[in-house]
Amino acid sequence: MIDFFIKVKQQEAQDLPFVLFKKPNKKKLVGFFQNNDHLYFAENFKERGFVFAPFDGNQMLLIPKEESVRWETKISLSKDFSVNDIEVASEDDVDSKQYFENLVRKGIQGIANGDFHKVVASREEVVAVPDFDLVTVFKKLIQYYPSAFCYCWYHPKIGLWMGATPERLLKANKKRFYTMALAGTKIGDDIDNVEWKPKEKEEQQIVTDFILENLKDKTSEVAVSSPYTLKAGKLLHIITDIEGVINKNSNLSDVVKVLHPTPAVCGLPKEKAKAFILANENYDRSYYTGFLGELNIKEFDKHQSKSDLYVNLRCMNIKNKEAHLYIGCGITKDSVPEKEWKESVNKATTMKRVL
Ligand SMILES: C=C(O[C@@H]1C=C(C(=O)O)C=C[C@H]1O)C(=O)O
Repeated sequence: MIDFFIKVKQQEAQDLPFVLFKKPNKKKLVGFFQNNDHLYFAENFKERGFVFAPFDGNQMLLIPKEESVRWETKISLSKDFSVNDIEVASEDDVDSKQYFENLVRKGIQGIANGDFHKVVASREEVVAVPDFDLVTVFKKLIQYYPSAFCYCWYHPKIGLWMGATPERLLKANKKRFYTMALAGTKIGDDIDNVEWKPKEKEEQQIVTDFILENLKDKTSEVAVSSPYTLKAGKLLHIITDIEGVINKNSNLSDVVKVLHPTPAVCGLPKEKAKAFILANENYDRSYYTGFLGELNIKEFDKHQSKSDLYVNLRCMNIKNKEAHLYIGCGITKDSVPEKEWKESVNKATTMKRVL
């Protein structure tokens, strides 16, 4: 069998769609290589393959299982790649800072006016990448972020996306499901000695409450963990695990519709926060804060099909020798614009480190 990355280079040379991905804390690297360049869509979550869905709208792209070949390889993690060793220049673009801080102020004002309770403000940052090489950058990504879902997705009619996200949207195995409420951000790497402020705790609790409340009539036997700290590169987040069973009269599609977009990436109430985002952010989120992952995939040795979807965070879109990085922050009544800006700068380093 030829080398996994030679297969990737061949697919790239033929300009055909593919996706490469590695799940959190796993060493298996998987590729779905599509046989043609059609654009396929998933419509009802009954399809099999790899989905790539945007933040807004319901056109979920699909690399169908039956139109692609699946490859896998084992990766070895090298000790040479320690995230903490790499320093990245911080953002000092005065205009972007001002624009973003104003957006945060508007968000805080919206909360004060009672329009919504939480909103996620985001921005785009562009970095020149004249010598970009997909395989080199992706290899760094999987080495630097072993605990993330790392992916590289390409379609000639859509473009190239890459990311290392800490957030799972939904894992489902027949009727059993797992999801997480993730929010609150701090720089650091000591998960045992972190003190979360009320602002961050509240921000994360909003996400947990939303998920539990909205899954109530679609699921049963729901178990919820206590909030704990998760490490994502140089950042720490608060996370609550939620699992249970999807009711007989509900399905995967119903559950995804509840979860996407969660208050962790959009806000609460969902529709009002979304309207604020669409009206006030000065760019199109496109696939950032959408979701992606395996849909109804059977593993070789098992008969059950599984879905495993992630939220598209800490990601970038490569176009015309530029990397477009996307970063957002949860805004609540206690947010401080300057601090949210700093948080967005810290989040941007996740992708900058691999460029
Ligand atoms: C929106 C992003 O992250 C989300 C927002 C977080 C926060 O506000 O603290 C934390 C994790 C994510 O749920 C992003 O990374 O772009």
